[in-house]
Amino acid sequence: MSFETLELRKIKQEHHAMFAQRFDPNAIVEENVEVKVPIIKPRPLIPAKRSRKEVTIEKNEESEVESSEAEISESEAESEAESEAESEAESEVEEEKEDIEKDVDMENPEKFNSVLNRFQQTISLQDKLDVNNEDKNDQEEEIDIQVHDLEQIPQPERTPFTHEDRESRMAATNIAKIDAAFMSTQRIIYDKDMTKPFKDFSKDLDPRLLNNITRQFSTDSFPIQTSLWSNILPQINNMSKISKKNFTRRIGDQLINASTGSGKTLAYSVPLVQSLINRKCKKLRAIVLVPTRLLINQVGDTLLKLCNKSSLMVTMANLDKSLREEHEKLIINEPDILIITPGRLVDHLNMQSISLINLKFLVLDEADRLLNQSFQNWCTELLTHLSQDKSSIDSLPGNIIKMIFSATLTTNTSKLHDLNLYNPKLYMMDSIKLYNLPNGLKEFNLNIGTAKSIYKPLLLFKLIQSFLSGDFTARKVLIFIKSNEAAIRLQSLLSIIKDSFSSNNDDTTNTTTYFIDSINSNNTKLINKKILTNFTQSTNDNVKQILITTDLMSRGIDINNITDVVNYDLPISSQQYVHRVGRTARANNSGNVYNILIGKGEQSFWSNHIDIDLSRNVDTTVDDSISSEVIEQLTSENEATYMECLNIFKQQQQQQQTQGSS
Ligand SMILES: Nc1ncnc2c1ncn2[C@@H]1O[C@H](COP(=O)(O)OP(=O)(O)OP(=O)(O)O)[C@@H](O)[C@H]1O
Repeated sequence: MSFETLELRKIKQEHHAMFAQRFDPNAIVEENVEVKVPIIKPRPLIPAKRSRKEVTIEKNEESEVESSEAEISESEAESEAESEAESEAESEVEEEKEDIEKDVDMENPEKFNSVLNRFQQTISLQDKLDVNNEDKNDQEEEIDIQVHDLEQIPQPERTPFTHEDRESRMAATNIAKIDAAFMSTQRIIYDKDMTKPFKDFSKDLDPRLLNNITRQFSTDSFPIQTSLWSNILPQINNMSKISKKNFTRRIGDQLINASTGSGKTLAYSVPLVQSLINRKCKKLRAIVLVPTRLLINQVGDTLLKLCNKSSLMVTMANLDKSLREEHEKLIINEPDILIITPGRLVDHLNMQSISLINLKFLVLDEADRLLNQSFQNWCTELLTHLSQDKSSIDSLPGNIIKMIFSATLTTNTSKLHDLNLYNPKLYMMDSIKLYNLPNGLKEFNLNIGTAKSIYKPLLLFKLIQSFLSGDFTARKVLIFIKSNEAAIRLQSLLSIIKDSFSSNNDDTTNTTTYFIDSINSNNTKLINKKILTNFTQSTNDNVKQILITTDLMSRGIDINNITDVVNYDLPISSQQYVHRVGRTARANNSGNVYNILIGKGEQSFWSNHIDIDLSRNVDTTVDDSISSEVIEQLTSENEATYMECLNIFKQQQQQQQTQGSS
């Protein structure tokens, strides 16, 4: 072998030796290695060169240090024989001393006195430190130091935070909220069994009114109606005879927290009509405030039914006339009862279309929603006009009866304070939770993994197609979604899916017809009204009516026989949830709600921000067993068909955009 080759091999070997073989993690062998960590003595510190001033100070200190050194050396002498390590340390220090002394120029040693003194001082301080360290080191040497990998330091036992703990904590919070908001309010607790035949109120109700109730509604009163009427009808009948001026104060303000569909509209309408049905002259004595124009017509219908065969006049300011036209109508024909939205009321007060001098009742329906709306600062405006108009006859507090109604009555004390409540009474169910759900409501949660979220529209259709059948033949399904645009898109996509899957469906016996509509702001008011009428009135068997909408429809809308509500997008609060699901299971009927929860985020939001505020019947729970059954519908064949539907949808959207832009 030539010399070069040998030389080359040597270089390679050196190179290999220099760069260790590639690190192989599998080669790691787990072991607890007891490693003696060598105790490295800190080398004596020689102070850096210092200014003359420092040196003079130093001199004084040195004398002190020397005296203290003397004390230290005595104690050292008394101490046990120094350990081996100590003598080694001393010898090292001695050697260091000798080294340093050698470096010093011995011809004129005095000029180095300051350096030597500083050195002496440092050495003595160092010795003191060493003595202390050695004591510690001795202790350390007795401890076997074990080297561990990075691992979790054992944590103290955590008391498990159970669901019951959370429930009781939230219950305490809820009770605290209610107590804070209604501290000086008399509580009137009612329960779900408090129903009684309307005819039992015959001594409290005008015969015409009683007849209208039994003809139009039913034979028995609902719990909140029983409780409220039993308390105020006798007072209304007696006070209006004895003392017209003070009858409002004797009754006081009424706050009602009652679940959705529990008959709140009838609950406040009957006392209004009963107190006015025998009035002598027509004056504006009752105002009913509602948050949306949809509700104006609904409340108006109830009041018109109750005023049948009486001379009472009910006016609905339902915004289908201009402000000017409405103004003239009110001036010419002052109503007994006015149903209006807050913003429009402020307009008419400012235009002096109406006067509040004769007002006896102010009803706030969906009060929490109204108090959250600040339309032209309506609350302050209204109360200011009230005190101005009443100043000539009765400007004292309690000069009207305020009736505050909601399924999610606010506990916001400042908003309640704005109402200037007088001698208030609070009607509430005997519950520690803020909101009560209707008795006949069944809740289902569909827990869907994030990975399947793309198939949400398909899952919705499969839910409607396969699971919304059962005991109802004609189904009305109200689907809540987060925005108008999303409602329009979902309606288009769901129609494509319906056409595709119905045609694919070889079950010829399945003659179900689907109507899929959406109420949204892109439609004209007339179209929305027509869609709502169709949805409300049709009851054909084997028809599934799907209405997609936003939270515009979540409040108060009373559509009978809605069989199912679907929260396609989760509501943003427990209040919104209560009002959405309250569109079904109304007036003691049964109904279902399906919550589509995508991923852990939505599931924990549901638990911690919605479910926690809700009070249900003791035997009612949320059923999430159908999640897996619905997901089983996601066969590869269905997924493929769905992807085709998505493509058709995208093509339609592009065509609409090109048509829109051309
Ligand atoms: N005593 C009764 N017997 C039978 N039906 C009733 C009775 N009282 C009210 N209803 C009906 O129950 C339905 C719900 O009533 P209402 O709209 O007043 O409920 P609500 O409590 O105002 O609901 P929400 O909180 O959603 O506004 C209505 O269709 C109404 O006609």
